[in-house]
Amino acid sequence: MASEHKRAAGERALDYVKDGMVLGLGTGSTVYYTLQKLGRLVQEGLNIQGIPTSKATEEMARELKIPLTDFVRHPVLDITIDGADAVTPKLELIKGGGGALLREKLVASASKRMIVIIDESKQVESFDNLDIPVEVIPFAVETTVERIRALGGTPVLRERGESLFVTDNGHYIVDVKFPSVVDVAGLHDTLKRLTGVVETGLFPDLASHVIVGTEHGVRELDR
Ligand SMILES: O=C(CO)[C@H](O)[C@H](O)COP(=O)(O)O
Repeated sequence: MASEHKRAAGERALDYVKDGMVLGLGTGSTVYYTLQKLGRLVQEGLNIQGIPTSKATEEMARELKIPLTDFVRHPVLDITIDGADAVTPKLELIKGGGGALLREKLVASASKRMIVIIDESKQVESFDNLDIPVEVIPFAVETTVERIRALGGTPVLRERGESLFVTDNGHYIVDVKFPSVVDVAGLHDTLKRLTGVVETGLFPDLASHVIVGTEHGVRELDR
């Protein structure tokens, strides 16, 4: 069952956490299990501080009494633990299924290590025809969407109910599929250069370790 695999991966990541660390706290249903266990470990005396990657994670961390800090006090984090929507054998990631990609990238890129937790449905050979979330400025969004289309992608503005999805940063998300993604870093750079694009959900080189929950237990992959 996928949720048990997510739990196994989410909890295993805490084996890498040591007293005194500053942790990036990712977002999503796999990180949920990390946070639940982290909350218990903190109650038992583990001394860590976290920087959340979304308002949802911040709220959950506060409920679980996980101590929080910020970039002013801790500009460099020890480990970020976060989920992903797709992971290639080279440990390239797509993130942003939950819309938190900008803060997730800010936190992961300020961390010495990024540990990614997934179930095996997230392992892919390539990003061909997969949704790649791109965070965009709402102003002139139609123009930005057309710029993305002109690159050969099929962009769709993400909706939530009757409205457009709005990120924690007040931006929109465009989910874009490309028929063939050969150069992940190159595609990220090309998208990022478009006026109106804030950040992409492509993480070509940030993951250092991936923990995969499977029906046969947990598998760990290193860059
Ligand atoms: O990038 C993310 C949120 O922006 C999540 O990490 C990603 O969508 C995976 O989520 P889940 O663990 O629920 O499958």
